[in-house]
Amino acid sequence: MVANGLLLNSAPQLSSLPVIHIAPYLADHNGHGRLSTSAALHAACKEFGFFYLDLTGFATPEETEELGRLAREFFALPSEEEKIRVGLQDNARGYQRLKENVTNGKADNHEGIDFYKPVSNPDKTKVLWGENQWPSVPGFREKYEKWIEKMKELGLIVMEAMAVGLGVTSEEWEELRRNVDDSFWVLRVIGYPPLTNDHEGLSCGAHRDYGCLTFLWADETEGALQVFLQQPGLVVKTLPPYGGGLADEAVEEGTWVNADPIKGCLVCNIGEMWEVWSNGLYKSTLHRVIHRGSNYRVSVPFFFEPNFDALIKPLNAVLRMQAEDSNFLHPRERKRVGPNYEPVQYGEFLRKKVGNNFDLGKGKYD
Ligand SMILES: O=C(O)CCC(=O)C(=O)O
Ligand SMILES: [Fe+2]
Repeated sequence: MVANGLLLNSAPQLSSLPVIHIAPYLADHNGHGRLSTSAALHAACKEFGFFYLDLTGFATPEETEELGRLAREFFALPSEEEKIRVGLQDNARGYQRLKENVTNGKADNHEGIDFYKPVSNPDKTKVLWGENQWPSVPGFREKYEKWIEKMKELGLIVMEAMAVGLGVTSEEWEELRRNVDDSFWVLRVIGYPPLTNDHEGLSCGAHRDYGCLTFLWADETEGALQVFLQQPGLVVKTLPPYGGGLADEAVEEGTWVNADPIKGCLVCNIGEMWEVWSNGLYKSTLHRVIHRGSNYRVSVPFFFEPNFDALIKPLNAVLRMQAEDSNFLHPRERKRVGPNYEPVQYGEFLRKKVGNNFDLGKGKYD
C-alpha cells in the first residue's frame, strides 16, 4: 500500500465497523425496534458500506460452523472437485480451481464453488443458464440449500429495513420489493490456502461487489479480509468507483482496515446496485483478501441480488431527500441533485460481468 509515497504493510485494527442487530427488527411490537435497525443501517451504509450483522434470533453459530466443516471436507477431495468443474456446465456454476479467478489482471489465490438461483429452463450452452453442480459430500446440498433459503429471507428483511431508513412510502417499498423478490442470488464457497511469497496476486484482489447485498460468513481466521475506508489525507492507489470503467488505478484517500470475523455475526456490505438505488449516497466499498497465515481459510459469501429482469434506477425517496438537502453534491462526482446514474438492467449487467471471466485476463470483479 502506498501512503504519502511510503509503503504500509500492515492494516490497522478496525474498531469502528458498526455491529447491527437484526433481532429488534424481527421481534418488533411497537415500531421502535424497526426504526432503530433502519437508522443504524442508514448510517452504516452512508459511512462505510460495510457492517456486521448480528444474527442472534435468526441463525446460530452452529449452523455456520457446519457450512465451514462441509466446505473443508469438499476442498480436501480433489477428485470430487474435478467432477463439478464450471466448464462442465454453463461456465458459471461449479468449481473453479486455485488461481483460475483473476482480479485486476492477477490470479487470485483461492478456489471455490459457485451456485446461482436455479432457472426454470436450464441450458448449459448459455452463460449462467445451466444447472448447479452439487458436491457429493454427505449433507452438503441439504445444509447449503437451507442456508440459501435463510439468506434469501434475510435479504428481504434487510432490504425492507434499508428502504425504511431511506424514508420510502409503502407503495415505493412494494415497487422496490418487486425488484428483489425473485433474487438472482449467488452463493460462493471459497477456500484460501495461505499466500506464498512468490505469488504475484492476492488471495482475492481489491474489488467492489457488483450486486445488492453481500452476507459473508468466514471462519475465525484474522487479518484476511480488508476493507478500504476513506480517510482524507492518506493517499493510496485503488480502483475507480462504479461507472469509472475498467481497471485503471485511481488515487483515493483512505486506508485498508481488517474486518475480522465476530462470532454470531455476518459481515455485510452493499454492492454497486445499491449505489445506483441510493444515487451515490451509499457506498459500494472496496475490499480484498490477503491471507498469509498457515491455515486453510474458508469463507461463504451469499450475494442477495436483484431479480434478473429488474431495472435498477435511483429511488424517488433518495431524490426527495437529496433535493431537500441544499448542500447535497454527489460524493464522488460533485454533481448537483437529480439522478446521477443511468438505469441498469440487472441481468444484462450481470451477463457482461460474468462474460468477462471467460475473456482472457479478466475476472469476476473486473
Ligand atoms: O472471502 C472473503 O472474505 C471475501 C470474498 C469476497 O469479497 C467476494 O467473494 O466477493
Ligand atoms: Fe467481495
